[in-house]
Amino acid sequence: MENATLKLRGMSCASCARSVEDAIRSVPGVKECSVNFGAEQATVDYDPRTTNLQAIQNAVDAAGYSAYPLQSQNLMAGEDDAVIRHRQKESRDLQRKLTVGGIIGSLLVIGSLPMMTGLHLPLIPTWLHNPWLQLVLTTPVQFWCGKTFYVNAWKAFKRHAATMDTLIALGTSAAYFYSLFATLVPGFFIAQGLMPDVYYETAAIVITLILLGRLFESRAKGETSEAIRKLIGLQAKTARLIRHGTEVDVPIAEVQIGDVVLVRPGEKIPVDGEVVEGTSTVDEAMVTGESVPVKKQPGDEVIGATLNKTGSFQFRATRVGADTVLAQIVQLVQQAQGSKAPIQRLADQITGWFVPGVIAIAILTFVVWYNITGNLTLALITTVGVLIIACPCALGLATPTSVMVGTGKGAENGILIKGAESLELAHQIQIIVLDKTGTITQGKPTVTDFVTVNGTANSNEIQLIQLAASLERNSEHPLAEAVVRYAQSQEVTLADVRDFAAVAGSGVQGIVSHHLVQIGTQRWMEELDIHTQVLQQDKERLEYLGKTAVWLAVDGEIQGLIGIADAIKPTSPQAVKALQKLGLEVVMLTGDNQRTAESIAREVGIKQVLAEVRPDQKAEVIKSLQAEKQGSTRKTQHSIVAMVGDGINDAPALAQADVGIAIGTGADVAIAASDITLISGDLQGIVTAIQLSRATMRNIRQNLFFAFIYNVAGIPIAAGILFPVFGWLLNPIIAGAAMAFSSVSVVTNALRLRNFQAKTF
Ligand SMILES: Nc1ncnc2c1ncn2[C@@H]1O[C@H](COP(=O)(O)OP(=O)(O)OP(=O)(O)O)[C@@H](O)[C@H]1O
Ligand SMILES: [Cu+]
Ligand SMILES: [Mg+2]
Repeated sequence: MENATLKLRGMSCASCARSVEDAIRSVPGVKECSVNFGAEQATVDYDPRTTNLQAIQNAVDAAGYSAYPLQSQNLMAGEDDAVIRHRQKESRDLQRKLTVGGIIGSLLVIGSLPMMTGLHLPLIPTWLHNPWLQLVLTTPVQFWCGKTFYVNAWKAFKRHAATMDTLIALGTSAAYFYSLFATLVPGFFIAQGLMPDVYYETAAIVITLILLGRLFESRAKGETSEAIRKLIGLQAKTARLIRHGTEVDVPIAEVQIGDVVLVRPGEKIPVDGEVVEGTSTVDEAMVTGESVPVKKQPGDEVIGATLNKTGSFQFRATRVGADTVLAQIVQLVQQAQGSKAPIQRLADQITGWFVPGVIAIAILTFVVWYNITGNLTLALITTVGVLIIACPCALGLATPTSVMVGTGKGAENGILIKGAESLELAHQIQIIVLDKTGTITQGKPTVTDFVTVNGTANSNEIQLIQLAASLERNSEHPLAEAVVRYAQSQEVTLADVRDFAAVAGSGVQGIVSHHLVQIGTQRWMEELDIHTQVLQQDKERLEYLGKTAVWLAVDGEIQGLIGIADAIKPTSPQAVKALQKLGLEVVMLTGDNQRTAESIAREVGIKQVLAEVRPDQKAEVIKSLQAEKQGSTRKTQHSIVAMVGDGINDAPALAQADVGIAIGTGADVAIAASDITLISGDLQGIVTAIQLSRATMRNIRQNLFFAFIYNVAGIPIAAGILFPVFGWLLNPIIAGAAMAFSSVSVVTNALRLRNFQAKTF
């Protein structure tokens, strides 16, 4: 199964998005497809054995739109010229049509002012109201400025569908052809005792207003993708390489893995790499969101696009082009912006039924009014009004625009949100489970105590350290690394190990220098029938201090106890407090023992601790937390649980959680593993993410309200429901203005999200 993102062209409203979706889905081999109208892109899952991108593109073409694949290589180079040219041409075309429509529209309105207001206005020449002149003026507006509506309506018609273009084409045509008829054969109306009134200005003004709305909309939509442009703009243009001992400046695209790059103070780091010489501090805020500059020395990783501050240094490039952290972030954000939030499905379903429904209401309006009053003009005005006001365009924009701004804003804060669904779910989180090691704590444990059974006789102690560290060298566990580092600091040489085995959640064992060495938890020692009474007091003391105590057994006898401390991240207590203030239940989950866990929990202010949980049980624990039902007002059957972990060994638990949040530290971003990735290790990022999710959802609800209110309130008024009582009718021109305004207000509201700022507690 392959996944591709396609950029789309030619969509004018949410029903277009549905048509494209249907077209792509109908291609054999396509598994799943979702089209985002706001981002103008489609994400497609397809089977490369049965279909290919070309077939999918052809299907989109056949439906009357166009699609082209989005490639990460092009991505970093910015948008390709063809796209930019196309967009510029479109916008110029729109502006020209607007100017023509605007001038003619105003003339027509001025001309019909005396008739509309019933006043005698001496300054307005009567010939401006001549129907033949009006016909000549309106015709280019109707068929040149309004051409896209006809073209799109026709495309839809061929698919047996109706879009908002259908509504506009129908509505304005009704006004235009009615007027044309009245101009050509006024006698027909006079014979029935009616005035041969014309409504040319209605058609012209509605078309102009809707075009104006589209221009605003496309400008504002351009701004919603600002985040991506900003991210791409972070990239350095050139890199200073050291080749054959001399410095050469090369364009960033030519940097290859293994190249040695020189960075001076105040310069941008061009690509990802590892420092080989020199020290400095680097401002990584633009990528990680972490505001404190980070110290760098040989061996440390640096991230491309971050800013070197104090010293100059050399580094070896390890990731270039589309593989850099920045490129991956850009790609991820782009995909997320194009994904669909669950709340949007509702809007989509409504739009699907909307247009046919509106046409039905319009026909009904016409028939009812004509039959009741026999007044053709009244029937016409109400019908045109219904067709125009009912345009569901704002409904299609409501969710995607907010999602685009929200995910972009996340990226700015070092929060990568994988899709709109995660963004939506995050605002409902009730329980948040934090992994201890590496999440609450720094994940850089160090050995602080080493207690041996046979006292501190020097040779005995050194020998035990050697056995322990030799064994631990084979383990990837952070605790193991601490033991190895400790041994190295004591300048102990390590021996070879045979029959090494790691027991997840318990410890490790192996044969070192003909001795069976086992290192691990109390529980494991008990399972192995090794007595641990000897150092029990020391163990409890260490654990009260929040240290992890691991037993060292040689040939089935306890020989020592290693105390390992892992300091908490300085921001953890504050973040925990903020999460609790946001109304979340905070739970600590760890494989470490109960006492150590409780000590750490006390330090950061967590009340609920689930300790001694084996790695393979963590997902189960999440499941049981989900089963905990909370408050009967929730629609969901289970509690919404988020799990925060380092993304590698916690993968099953992250997957089981409703929202899996991975902590990436520095360049090791485990982007693919989770729903949300915090690029900096700071837990404060979770607080920001949840607030951002809440703000985005609030914004989406406001948008849906804006979008709906026009239609819901407008349709009955346009249909003339108030006419019998108050004599109110909705002038189709007002309907057109309201329609244009609703789209603009939705997009403008979404852009407000750009001002989002996380609240600190
Ligand atoms: N390689 C090892 N060396 C020493 N002890 C180990 C090793 N692997 C596991 N243990 C013991 O098993 C316990 C549980 O390990 P596990 O990896 O499940 O959790 P953890 O890393 O301590 O905590 P967390 O679940 O918060 O990441 C550890 O606390 C330690 O006592
Ligand atoms: Cu519309
Ligand atoms: Mg762990």
